[in-house]
Amino acid sequence: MAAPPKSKLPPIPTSERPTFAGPESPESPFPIRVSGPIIKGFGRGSSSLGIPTANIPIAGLDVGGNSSLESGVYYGYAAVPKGTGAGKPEGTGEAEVWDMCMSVGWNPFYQNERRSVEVHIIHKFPKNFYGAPLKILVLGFIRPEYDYKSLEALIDDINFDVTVTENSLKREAYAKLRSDEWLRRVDDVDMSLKDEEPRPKESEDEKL
Ligand SMILES: Cc1cc2nc3c(=O)[nH]c(=O)nc-3n(C[C@H](O)[C@H](O)[C@H](O)COP(=O)(O)O)c2cc1C
Ligand SMILES: Nc1ncnc2c1ncn2[C@@H]1O[C@H](COP(=O)(O)OP(=O)(O)O)[C@@H](O)[C@H]1O
Repeated sequence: MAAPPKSKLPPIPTSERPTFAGPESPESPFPIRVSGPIIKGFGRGSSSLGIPTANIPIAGLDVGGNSSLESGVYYGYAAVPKGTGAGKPEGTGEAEVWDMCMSVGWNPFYQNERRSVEVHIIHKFPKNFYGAPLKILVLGFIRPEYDYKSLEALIDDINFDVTVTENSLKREAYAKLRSDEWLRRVDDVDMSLKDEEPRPKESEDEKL
């Protein structure tokens, strides 16, 4: 699959966005369940944006039959191994759950040549956790992906997505889903999933 031409992307709205997204409770097709092992991205999330994003293979969308999920930004919950928040994953299979916002798409700002799933977990972790299992309960759509004019504009909008996510998940019907049964364990994640192609060599170099 190739990236859509930039001319097909929606224009960046000029008016202010609402501070929350979606209806009062999740509506079809949500909730959507997505999972996979955390793999390396292009190493730009932390270094260039100051916003780390945990990537899972694009095949992770297919776990719940969602490979055709529309590109864009979504909100919901992320489950990682218990103890990750303290930098010491326990390996018991039990999970800890955090708010998250997720970008699915081509990252037009960076002109990526393949689709990716990138999850910003709204928590400050003391260490990276590449290779850990990740489950995502997607509860609503925030916005399409845009081709920003500057890095600052991309960063500002992602930070606004964080606020939108936090506000949206505070609503009763969403807050209840934090204790969703599926999110309680991460030892059933298919860890054999691989990305379509290995990451380009340069991205490894950038990371070092
Ligand atoms: C909530 C959120 C929203 C994002 N929105 C966009 C977007 O509209 N356009 C875009 O080009 N990239 C967007 N990104 C993706 C960033 O460009 C991406 O996370 C960055 O390229 C880091 O990629 P890496 O982890 O592969 O290094 C978004 C990321 C997140 C977490
Ligand atoms: N709050 C967070 N959300 C997502 N990932 C995080 C977070 N804090 C630390 N990480 C770690 O940072 C990695 C992402 O860093 P990033 O700079 O975006 O690199 P990459 O391009 O390899 O994904 C994740 O894979 C995860 O191990």
